[in-house]
Amino acid sequence: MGTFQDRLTSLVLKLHEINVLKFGDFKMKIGVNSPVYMDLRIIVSYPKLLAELSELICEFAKTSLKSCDHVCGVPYAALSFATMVAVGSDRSMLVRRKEAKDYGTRRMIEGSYKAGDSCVIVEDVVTSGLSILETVGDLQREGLNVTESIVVVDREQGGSDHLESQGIKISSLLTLTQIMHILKDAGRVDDSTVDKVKTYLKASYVTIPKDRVPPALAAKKVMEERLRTPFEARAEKSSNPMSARLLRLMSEKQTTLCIAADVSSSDKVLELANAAGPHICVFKTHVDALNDFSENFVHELQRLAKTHNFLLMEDRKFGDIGHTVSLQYGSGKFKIADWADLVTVHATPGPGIIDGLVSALETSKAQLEDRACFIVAEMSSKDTLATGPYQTAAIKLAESRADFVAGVVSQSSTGLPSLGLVQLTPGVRVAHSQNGVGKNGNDTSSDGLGQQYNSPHHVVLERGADVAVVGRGITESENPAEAAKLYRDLLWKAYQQRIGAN
Ligand SMILES: O=c1ccn([C@@H]2O[C@H](COP(=O)(O)O)[C@@H](O)[C@H]2O)c(=O)[nH]1
Repeated sequence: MGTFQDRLTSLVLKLHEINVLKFGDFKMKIGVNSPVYMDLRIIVSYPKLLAELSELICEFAKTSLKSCDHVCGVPYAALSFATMVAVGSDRSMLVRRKEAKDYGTRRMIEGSYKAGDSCVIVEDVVTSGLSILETVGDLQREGLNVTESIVVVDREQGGSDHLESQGIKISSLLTLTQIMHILKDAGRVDDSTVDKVKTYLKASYVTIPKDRVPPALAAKKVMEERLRTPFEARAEKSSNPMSARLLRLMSEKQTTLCIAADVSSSDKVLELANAAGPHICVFKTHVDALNDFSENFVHELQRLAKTHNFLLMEDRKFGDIGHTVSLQYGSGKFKIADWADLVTVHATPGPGIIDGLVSALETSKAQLEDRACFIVAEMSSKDTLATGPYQTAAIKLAESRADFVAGVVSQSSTGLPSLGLVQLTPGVRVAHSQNGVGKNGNDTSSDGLGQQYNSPHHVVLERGADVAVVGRGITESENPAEAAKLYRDLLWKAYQQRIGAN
């Protein structure tokens, strides 16, 4: 059978025999001419060779393949051996379409997967890295996690640099230089051909124009910056006064905790606000769930907000046309616009809903710069419809309305590029234990009514939460003040780890 290197050498010679490697003057995808061209597409007509190559890839990339959920070949050249690699390593395979279908699901990625799954790219030849980046972009748009690529041949013209700079590790079975050495040692090419290729490689480093980097990847870079940047620096970049105020408050008070006071008595809400007040940045209410709402209650809540320095959020999740929402926000029994610093809205009605809220402020006691909304982009409940393309569209709406949007309610930072937008993430709870507050872990659980929970550590570090919403994890504990402090500490520690402060 021979050593791995012997088998690789033998494969190169066989590839040369079937004309995979051509020498001459070839026009490349990226517009520069090359004295050597490799056409691995024809390997499909040589099943034994295809199997040999796939086996070598499986061995070479054993560790990466073992730990990923899927492999995806870059269309179309790599599809044959990506399929063989998937079978050989017992991994699921995904196929990226080059064009979306105009019927049926319109999916760009075929196969069975879910957001958060990891995927390794398989490619035949890398020159600039652009084809791999395009595939990574489409996979990432679907929420897949792609950080590695396996290529048969690296032409050493900048592809690996470009991929690494976008956070994609590249492992290549062969380089063009290695191939030339093998061919020369076997007497298949002469010195002048080797020299020509050498000179060409030195002179032909290929760059990728910025506008060709797929938007999803460019956005990912900004997203990573967003997660690394401390709140006070993000406040400087914010175009919305309330998001800047919230980011500063979190930084100064050293808390990212929002308590969800989902109880039905005003006294209980006020009791919670007073107990948790020193530990929170936002106090979130559902006043339509109160049996005894009154103006006095609102005054008392505002007084506590001032005393303990937190913002009030009414989680009304408005979802109607602008005119109706304007009435619901500014009028009626609750007069939300008068007292809630922040409100939540659904994105379904489109930008008219934001206009509706803004118009209500014209007749309310509040100033525009003291009020803002959060758009619900993605929900925490099981099988939610607010996810994927809906989430993308909701974030786009949020970005386009910095005049009144301070952030988004979301379960992940996918597609959230702006440094100023605040991500508020509900569905947070530590594993239960005797005193109602468990230890830091990644446990997830649910409440039997569709709510899904993640740990504080997980939502901050894995999902990008800025503000984390904790309801029953605190309200149902024996000592809400103590529980609030514990959640605050866990969340703050995770945030500090995220920005590299500890
Ligand atoms: O996607 C969403 C949006 C909002 N919520 C709200 O957050 C709290 C969660 O309370 P827990 O007791 O911690 O489950 C609640 O007020 C919801 O209305 C959400 O859960 N998910």
